[in-house]
Amino acid sequence: MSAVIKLEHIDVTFKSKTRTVQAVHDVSLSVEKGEVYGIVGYSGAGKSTLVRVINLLQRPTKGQVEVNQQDLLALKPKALRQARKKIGMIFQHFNLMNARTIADNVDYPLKSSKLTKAQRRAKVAELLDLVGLSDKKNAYPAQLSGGQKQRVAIARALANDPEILISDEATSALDPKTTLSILELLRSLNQRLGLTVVLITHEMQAVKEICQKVAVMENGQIIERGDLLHVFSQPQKQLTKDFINTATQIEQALGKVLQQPAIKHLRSNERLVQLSYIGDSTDQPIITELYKRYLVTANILFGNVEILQNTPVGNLIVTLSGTEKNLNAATSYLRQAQVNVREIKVGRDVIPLTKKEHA
Ligand SMILES: Nc1ncnc2c1ncn2[C@@H]1O[C@H](COP(=O)(O)OP(=O)(O)OP(=O)(O)O)[C@@H](O)[C@H]1O
Repeated sequence: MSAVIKLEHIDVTFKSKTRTVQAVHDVSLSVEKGEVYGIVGYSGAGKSTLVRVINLLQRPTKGQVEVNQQDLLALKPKALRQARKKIGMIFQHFNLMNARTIADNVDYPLKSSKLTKAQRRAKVAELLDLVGLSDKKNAYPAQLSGGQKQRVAIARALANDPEILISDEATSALDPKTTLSILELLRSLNQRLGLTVVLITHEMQAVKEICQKVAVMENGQIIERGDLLHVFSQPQKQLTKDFINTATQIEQALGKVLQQPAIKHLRSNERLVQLSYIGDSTDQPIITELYKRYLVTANILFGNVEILQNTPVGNLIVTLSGTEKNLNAATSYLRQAQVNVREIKVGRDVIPLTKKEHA
């Protein structure tokens, strides 16, 4: 594999009379050909500014920009225009021309190509077919749903056969079901055309659906990055954890669990823990082993297994009961078995064991 996008030590500083904003600070990013790479972060983190550097819609204040092994900053305007054609872009608000038909919108970027009118017509038909909108070619944008408009925008972005597609919050204005269908479309374009996709979003859910790699941005910097599975199973930074929790809904489940009276009054021989694991270990063998080896019983309060990149990722909230020594041994065993154990402190309401229970 080779890097199709290589950004090195990128700084973008916006200066006005009254203030200076460092939107991107010392960011290096490498995206391999054929990857779907997610960049996640809250509003203002610098995501849009960073991806606009990829096609030099935004010139960096500092740093190197290499796309398809070409140093974009060294290109003359004409060569840069050519290079930009290989980088398609879609946006949250579609940016369609309302006075033109769907076919004309998709045809627009082909106007400067060498294709004949007939070839262009065929190309537009092919693109609309690719995004499942052949029957809408004579409609106007106002007659389409949000999801359909985004499909038109995708067809238009693909008109010049780009190798890279940048998606800047392209699903943010769509409902969850339509979001999924657009993400599915991006995934299939990635697989069918070998298109490299850079997806920026504030929704980890979207990243989880289709990305192989993810970078988390905060204050103009990438604070964590890696393979999706790795970042999901071992997030290091609190912000990454927060994003993941919104996508797995584990915190929501935990909130409900903590409301249960039995949990509010946890006994001193009980621990409330979150167990997370990736791969084939299912909850049952883990739980059976805990009892067989350490006489530790586990009561599952919440369980969720998701498939990320064809790999199961499990999250359980359980109470473990046993003696202090055995609970410690069981926890070590779990960690050795590559299960991430997070103990959840329940508060002050721990009921001490009676003498009899100790015995
Ligand atoms: N042209 C500009 N002039 C001045 N400041 C800018 C400009 N563009 C962006 N900024 C500032 O740079 C910072 C990063 O903005 P950017 O749009 O890249 O963030 P983002 O993560 O994409 O957020 P959003 O999703 O809200 O666009 C913000 O503080 C923003 O106000």
